[in-house]
Amino acid sequence: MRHTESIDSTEVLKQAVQLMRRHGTSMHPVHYAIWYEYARGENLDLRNAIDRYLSQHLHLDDAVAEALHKRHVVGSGTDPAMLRRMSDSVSSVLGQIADSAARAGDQTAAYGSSLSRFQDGLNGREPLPGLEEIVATTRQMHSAIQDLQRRLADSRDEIGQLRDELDRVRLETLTDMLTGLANRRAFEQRLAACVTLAASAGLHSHAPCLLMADLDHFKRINDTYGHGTGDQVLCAVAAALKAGTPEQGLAARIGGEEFVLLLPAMQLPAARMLAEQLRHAVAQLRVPARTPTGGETAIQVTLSMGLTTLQRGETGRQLIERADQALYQSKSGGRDRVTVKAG
Ligand SMILES: Nc1nc2c(ncn2[C@@H]2O[C@H](COP(=O)(O)OP(=O)(O)OP(=O)(O)O)[C@@H](O)[C@H]2O)c(=O)[nH]1
Repeated sequence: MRHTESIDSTEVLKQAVQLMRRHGTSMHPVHYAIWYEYARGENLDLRNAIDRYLSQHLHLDDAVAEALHKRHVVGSGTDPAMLRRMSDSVSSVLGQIADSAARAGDQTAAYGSSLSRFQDGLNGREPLPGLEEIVATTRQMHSAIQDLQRRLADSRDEIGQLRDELDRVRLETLTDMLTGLANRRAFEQRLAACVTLAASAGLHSHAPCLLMADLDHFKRINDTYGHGTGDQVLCAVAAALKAGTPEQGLAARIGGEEFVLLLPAMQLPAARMLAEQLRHAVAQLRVPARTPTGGETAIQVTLSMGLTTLQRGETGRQLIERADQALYQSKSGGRDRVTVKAG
């Protein structure tokens, strides 16, 4: 399965590179991403947008490519795993070229050596007609292949950078840039995977719990200490949530001051205990800040939380809605508390 996928994506990548050459685009990773999507043919909005540009004979420069990428790749729900497959394909195609060049170099070198030995073995006798020319051509071939190998080796760094860049783009699509937690997209992907697993593997052992958490009166912090300090508070809370999330769980920031914890295969009583621990850990935080009059202070925050667990036959959306209702109850009940809604 993985093998077939990699062959398919290699083919798509080759088509993408041909398209990039034909339209004279730069070899920037973002161009790879949009032309790869174009060649794959499944992202119709992107295809139509690019076709519109081409039909008007407009050049797809880096700025246009960035805009198309943002709108139709990052913002379209495109599977970020696609970027991983593309990056693997780049390496695989270049690896194949390097292997072929190395084999051709070895064979030519071996052929050249046999010819030289044969030439040496003539010991001053009359050389065979054309032999010297064949030896010279073989040497030229060998040196051309060595040159190619050198250039491939030189570009290895660039390939590494390209891979890093693609990985960075892929990570960016799944990461909340302020706190470093997973973002909403990453959360939705994991949730979908958890719901599918629970449906296929028998609910009770695999049902995930969902904990939704929202900072209390966060606007006041922004209003009193400024947005920068508000950001520091968000980062401190994110770090506390991450530190308390079990290895198989996922902590994500899905909105301004809204976080979720997805807890696969966890029973509700254990999840409730964890929620209370996290609520306590956040309440213990002290974020240093300057008061409006220039003094020093330490900001304290609290979290309201809603906790629930997946019921048989439910969708991820239904799970989120129930967690949200539980969170709302925590807010309206006075904040700084966990409300559990079993089903
Ligand atoms: N510093 C900072 N503030 C943000 C960010 N995203 C959203 N906010 C702020 O979060 C605040 C949310 O305010 P509200 O929705 O009124 O909620 P609240 O003040 O926490 O009140 P309750 O939720 O009812 O307890 C607003 O002031 C937003 O500007 C961010 O990335 N950084």
